[in-house]
Amino acid sequence: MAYFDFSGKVVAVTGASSGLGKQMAEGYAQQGANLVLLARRVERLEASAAEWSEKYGIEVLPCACDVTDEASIQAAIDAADAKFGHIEVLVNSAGGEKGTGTKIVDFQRSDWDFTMNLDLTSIFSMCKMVGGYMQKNIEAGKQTYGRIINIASIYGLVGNTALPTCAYHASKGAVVNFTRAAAAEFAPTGITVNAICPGYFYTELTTETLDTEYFQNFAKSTVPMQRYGQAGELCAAALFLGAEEASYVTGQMLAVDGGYTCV
Ligand SMILES: NC(=O)C1=CN([C@@H]2O[C@H](COP(=O)(O)OP(=O)(O)OC[C@H]3O[C@@H](n4cnc5c(N)ncnc54)[C@H](O)[C@@H]3O)[C@@H](O)[C@H]2O)C=CC1
Ligand SMILES: C[C@H](CCC(=O)O)[C@H]1CC[C@H]2[C@@H]3[C@H](O)C[C@@H]4CC(=O)CC[C@]4(C)[C@H]3C[C@H](O)[C@]12C
Repeated sequence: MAYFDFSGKVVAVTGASSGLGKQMAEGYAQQGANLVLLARRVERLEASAAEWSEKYGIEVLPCACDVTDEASIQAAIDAADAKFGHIEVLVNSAGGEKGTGTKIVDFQRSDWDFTMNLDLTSIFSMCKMVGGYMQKNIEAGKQTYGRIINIASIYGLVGNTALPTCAYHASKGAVVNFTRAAAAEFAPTGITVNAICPGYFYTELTTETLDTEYFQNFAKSTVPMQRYGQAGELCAAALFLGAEEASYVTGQMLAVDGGYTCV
């Protein structure tokens, strides 16, 4: 049996225009998966689609999608259905926040609502709509299994002493337990639901902060491996949880954090 062969399978990734979503999407492409790339900045997706389809010999559908808008999600599912007719793996990586650095007593309700809507409610909508699509396809014999991977955070498992960011912690903590609830519900259908909790990773948005002396010292004393995650280091976790062979793993949180949450 050849493990982790994604050829002929379809992997949909939200937030695929940058950062961790883009890295994980390329990881699946390297294993032969066809891709549905979802994000608002479609021109970035089109560039990746052109590059990866040539480089890896796969089919890629770049698709504009706002994960906070259910009509936009439905349009993306319809486009994926028209092109491929099935989606085996969904990676919910789109995310962001407002209000970081503000203490609870001064935290704006609008920043709270923005963060919960983008980081939590969007994951509910994606799981409901793409999970529902997977389920119907399995019942109709159009695909044999489904994998949903929610990108939470170490900040969904523990607090932090680096800065106040209550809405982000609350949303990611809720993603963690939503993942368990969804896993239990989908368990009889052949669809697994798991979460990855990344630690401190270099992306285009974090590089400037992570490279400051202050944060490097903070990471040295809080991350047992004494370094940040590098591009590609999430891919092994995403490939494992997305694989057909990971069929008995559901409702789990996989921290990829250099040991941050083990101490
Ligand atoms: N970079 C890190 O070290 C860590 C990141 N995370 C999580 O990983 C995920 C990806 O983050 P990064 O790659 O670092 O940041 P990023 O900003 O590069 O990626 C987030 C992506 O989500 C997209 N996005 C934002 N709002 C959207 C919307 N309404 N609809 C569709 N797409 C939308 C952005 O355009 C972007 O492509 C997020 O959920 C983040 O919370 C978790 C732990 C650590
Ligand atoms: C501690 C930094 C702020 C320092 C300051 O200005 O006082 C944070 C600024 C950006 C944060 C990172 C970013 O939000 C992306 C990841 C989100 C996570 O889920 C946790 C790890 C991050 C790398 C996060 C880490 C810190 O909170 C910041 C570098």
